[in-house]
Amino acid sequence: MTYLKGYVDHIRFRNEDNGYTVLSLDVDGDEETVVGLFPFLNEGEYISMEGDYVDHPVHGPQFQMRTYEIVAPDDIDSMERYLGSGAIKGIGPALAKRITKKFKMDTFRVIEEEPERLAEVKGISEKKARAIAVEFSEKQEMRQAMMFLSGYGINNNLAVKIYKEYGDHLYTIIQENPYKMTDDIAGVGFKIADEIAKKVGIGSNSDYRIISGIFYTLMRALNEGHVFLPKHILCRNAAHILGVTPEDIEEHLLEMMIDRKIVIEEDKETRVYAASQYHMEVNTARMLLDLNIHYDISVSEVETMIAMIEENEQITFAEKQKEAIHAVAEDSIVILTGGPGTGKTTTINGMIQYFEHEGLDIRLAAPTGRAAKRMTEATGYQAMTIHRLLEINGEADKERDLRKGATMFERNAGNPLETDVIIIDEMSMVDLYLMNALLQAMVPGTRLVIVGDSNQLPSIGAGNVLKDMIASEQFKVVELNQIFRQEEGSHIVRNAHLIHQGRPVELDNKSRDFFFLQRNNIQDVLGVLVYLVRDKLPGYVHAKPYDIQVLTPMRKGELGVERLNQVMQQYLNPPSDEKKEKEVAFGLFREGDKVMQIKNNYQLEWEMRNSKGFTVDKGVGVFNGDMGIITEINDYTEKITVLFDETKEVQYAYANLDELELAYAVTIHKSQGSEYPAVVMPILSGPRVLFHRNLLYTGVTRARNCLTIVGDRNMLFSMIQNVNEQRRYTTLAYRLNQIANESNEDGMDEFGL
Ligand SMILES: Nc1ncnc2c1ncn2[C@@H]1O[C@H](COP(=O)(O)OP(=O)(O)OP(=O)(O)O)[C@@H](O)[C@H]1O
Repeated sequence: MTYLKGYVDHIRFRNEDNGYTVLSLDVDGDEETVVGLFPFLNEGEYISMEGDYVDHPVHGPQFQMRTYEIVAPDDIDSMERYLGSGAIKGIGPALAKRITKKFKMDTFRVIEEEPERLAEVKGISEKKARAIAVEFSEKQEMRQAMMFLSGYGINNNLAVKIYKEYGDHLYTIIQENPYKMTDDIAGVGFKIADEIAKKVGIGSNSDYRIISGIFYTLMRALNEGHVFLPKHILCRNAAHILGVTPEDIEEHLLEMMIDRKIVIEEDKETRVYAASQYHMEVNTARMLLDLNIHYDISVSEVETMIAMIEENEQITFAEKQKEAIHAVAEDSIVILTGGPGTGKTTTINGMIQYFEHEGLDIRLAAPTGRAAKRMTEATGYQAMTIHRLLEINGEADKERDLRKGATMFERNAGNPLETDVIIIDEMSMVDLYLMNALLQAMVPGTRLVIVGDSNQLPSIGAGNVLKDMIASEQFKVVELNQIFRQEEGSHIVRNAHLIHQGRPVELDNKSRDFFFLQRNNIQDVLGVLVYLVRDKLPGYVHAKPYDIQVLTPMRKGELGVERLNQVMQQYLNPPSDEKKEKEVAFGLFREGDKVMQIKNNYQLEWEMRNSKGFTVDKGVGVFNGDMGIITEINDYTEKITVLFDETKEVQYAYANLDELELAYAVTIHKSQGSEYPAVVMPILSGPRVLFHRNLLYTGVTRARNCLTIVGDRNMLFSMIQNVNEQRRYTTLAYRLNQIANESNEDGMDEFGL
């Protein structure tokens, strides 16, 4: 054990999560490298340590700290050094010299006790003197607060946020109601607050705990897609999470309603909403109804236009396709829906020509980058993601946003989109949150064309916007039902429609694009999957193995995403001396791996470079379901670089790797809105709640050129018969009708009826 004392000259590296730091220490003019956990240390501080000298194989000799203490500088030089180090805003080396020259050994006492005297020094006004004193004492307070918070296992990053939010009050908040942090601080959820509460000794029946737990239960439901929960389910789930009785939960609901944290609505069932969700739904419904305007236009003129478009395109539109073009001429909100190959894109092209002819300005968007790219290719018109259309600014944090209603888009009610028409494709993937944001950026008079397949699974995020809008019967809906692609010989399309109708698919393998391979056990299924993806299909569909997607209903189990990814990684991207690896909780990432972002990150930065490596575009936002390839793992910078869509480069700090997952296999749910040249689906066995018709339909329709199902025929047929999809708790359709009826009644009132 050795003792060492000196000034922190330079902090070379710090892991902000655990405080691990590498620093240069000035020991009487000699530089020493010191490593250890120093979460709260600043440059310019004077420390005294116990530790050992070790010889690091790469970095050479260094001092490994065991314990340390920040000691108040006790000589004039040290004080000058600390003040001039940049630790105190507004004081540089020259000023530090003047201050210490004036007050000598008394310097720190003067700053703390008689700060006004600082103004005696040349260059310090009275105002600046006060600012220096505040900064000086804040530094001390902050360090003290961090020490206190670390006692509850709170890391440095979070501690800074807590300190900045609460200042001195943090001690009372932590000790009396740590759950308050879940409202105020992004990154503190119920789980973290509950851990702290347990350490503080707050009982499991505390009111704060129960209220926070109820809110947490609603937020969990939100993550599963529900906008509200029926009261009895909320009470049951929250009671389970909190380890109390459903009666304990029910008792607190009224109070939460009075505090406007939740909204309770009595209807056939009693519904409980987080207040933010309730208002979002109401606003969405209102804005939709306000936008929905009917125009009286000449039908024959539109007919003439359609004939002209048909002539231009050398196409004869089906009746429904014509109806859709009439619809967009007459109504400012139109929903165009239909299964695969029913001519939706062709109809969009017809609509675009109509709008262009009318001299209207058109914007195209889709919920994912992939869908936007496909839309661009199919229409020849530049399409973008809805996030980009709304000019995401990357400043706000989503969680906090949802609660506080701030906006994270440059385009909003105060700065709406300036266009005449917005066409959104793949609408089934748009959740309530995004729809609400889009509508806020639209002014009445703007037309909205919504295109999608309402039989796809609902959005990953909460809500069921497309289906609810259709169910409300408040908008013009055109459903395309003639299948064109089938006539071109696609069995994928034909079978998708059979699945949708609940009829058995043809499994005779006489098709060129739809195959079924009966395999009866997991090992055989796995063997075939690897063979298909690695060896057989790339040649068949003229694609790389990475373009062939394994889709599975489940996350867990031998044929779930997690296990399949490990197996596929082993075969498609095996270990190699040239490829760096990074261990993570589930296993490891390797350079060359196919990965997926698994949550929306509105702040993550991306860059696009040209072939010479120059940045040509950059922005923020990487979203749930985006797929890419790991191009670099760098242990020195502790970052992984991922290339998304072959163009966008994103860097992930090691601390954020939980946002990434291997993506050789993904759940069918996550594959929504994407299309792949070839899809392979293991369907062998699994829980009935997952193996339902819509899931199969969504999986099958993801395949563009080739689909292979491997597994059990009986399971496949029972999946087609199983329509018991889990209910999504949303009330947008109800809300639309409710608001529409209210305004009709208001209208009648005006006429005295
Ligand atoms: N009226 C029509 N007459 C002849 N062929 C048509 C017609 N409408 C569409 N098609 C053809 O049918 C095929 C599928 O059409 P389209 O791509 O527009 O459908 P979609 O609904 O967008 O399909 P998906 O969602 O699967 O991409 C295309 O090859 C298209 O050229």
